[in-house]
Amino acid sequence: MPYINDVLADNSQSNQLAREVASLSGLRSRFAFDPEQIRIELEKHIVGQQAVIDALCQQLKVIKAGLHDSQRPLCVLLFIGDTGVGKTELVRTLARCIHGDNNPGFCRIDMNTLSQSHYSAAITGAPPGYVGSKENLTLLNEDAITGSSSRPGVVLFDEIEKADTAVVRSLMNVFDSGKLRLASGTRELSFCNSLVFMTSNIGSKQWAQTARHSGSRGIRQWQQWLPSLQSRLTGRQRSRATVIEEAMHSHFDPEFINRIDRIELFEPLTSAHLTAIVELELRQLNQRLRRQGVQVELHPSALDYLRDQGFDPLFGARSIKRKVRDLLMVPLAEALLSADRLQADKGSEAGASRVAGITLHGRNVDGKIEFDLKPAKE
Ligand SMILES: Nc1ncnc2c1ncn2[C@@H]1O[C@H](COP(=O)(O)OP(=O)(O)OP(=O)(O)O)[C@@H](O)[C@H]1O
Repeated sequence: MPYINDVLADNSQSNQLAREVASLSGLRSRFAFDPEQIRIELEKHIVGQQAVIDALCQQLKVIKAGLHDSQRPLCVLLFIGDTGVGKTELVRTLARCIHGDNNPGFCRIDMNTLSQSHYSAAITGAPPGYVGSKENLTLLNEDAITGSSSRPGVVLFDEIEKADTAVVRSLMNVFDSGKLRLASGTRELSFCNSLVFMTSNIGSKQWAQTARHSGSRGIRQWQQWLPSLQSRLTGRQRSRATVIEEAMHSHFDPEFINRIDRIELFEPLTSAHLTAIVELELRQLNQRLRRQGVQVELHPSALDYLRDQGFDPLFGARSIKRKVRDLLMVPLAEALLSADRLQADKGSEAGASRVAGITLHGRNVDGKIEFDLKPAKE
């Protein structure tokens, strides 16, 4: 049993938090973020998921205008889609837009680690009498969840379908009341200032099978979360949404689904999207290189090579970053070091800074990216 002083200290802490949130909820536009600015940033960083970005920005406007319910999370969104299509990246980018590159960033819980009921204590902390109960230890990062008066917290429950039912039940309570009572019984975590996201791959396997077998599935009756999507979906997208919906209903209780504000489907990435993601990586690399006065340009043959090497049907675009590091950065590093040597041979002192204003042109030569060393500006 916790000591009475611990209980009092914890209670006064959670009362303080409750008071802060209550006092904030009466104010409008207390948030510093600008939904339109966030849209611009998301569109810069996330490829091929325009409909999801639009839906998210609409939610942000409602929150910014102070129209949300102050007794629950600011919003609860479920992102569904294949692996490696940008679900987590979208939340990461949003958290960066809201909090900058600094902490607290966002609180990400991998539900795979909470797939068995005896691990459910990890989310609510240990019950009284168990190790850790007095410390109120949980997987949740309180600062990232509560955010601050002008910035909402951002929480991501990744792969929600993997969570044990005890964990899902705790979450339902959070979505209802905005509160998570820690198992020690001494305090609560408030999610009333949090943007809550969940991700899931549910239905992906079933859709892959359906699409393989026919692709001409009948469209079933739409459930309540689908009509808003219906108008903007093509026939094929509607069939996919139906398969995903069926998978959701057979996995989750309706009580859980009903507590979600919006369910958004991420599109599978096309070849053009993958090329755009390679270009995105290249832009980020060029930003880092700008300080050194170096830029990289890639011939379409090199872009196609990186795209083909980086895409894995099982993992989506996940390995593009790794392939860029292995297949682009390694030869680029070699080319830059050669450029340094060339400069040194021309008589510059060892360790002198690199030639400013060079552009390196990369192309695919027999399955290897090679760089043209000639400086563009001499
Ligand atoms: N639409 C996209 N736009 C930009 N980058 C993307 C996109 N999709 C994937 N990526 C790249 O792939 C990596 C993995 O994507 P992400 O973590 O968002 O996958 P996910 O959809 O959350 O998959 P999972 O369901 O397996 O968690 C990202 O870090 C990013 O580099």
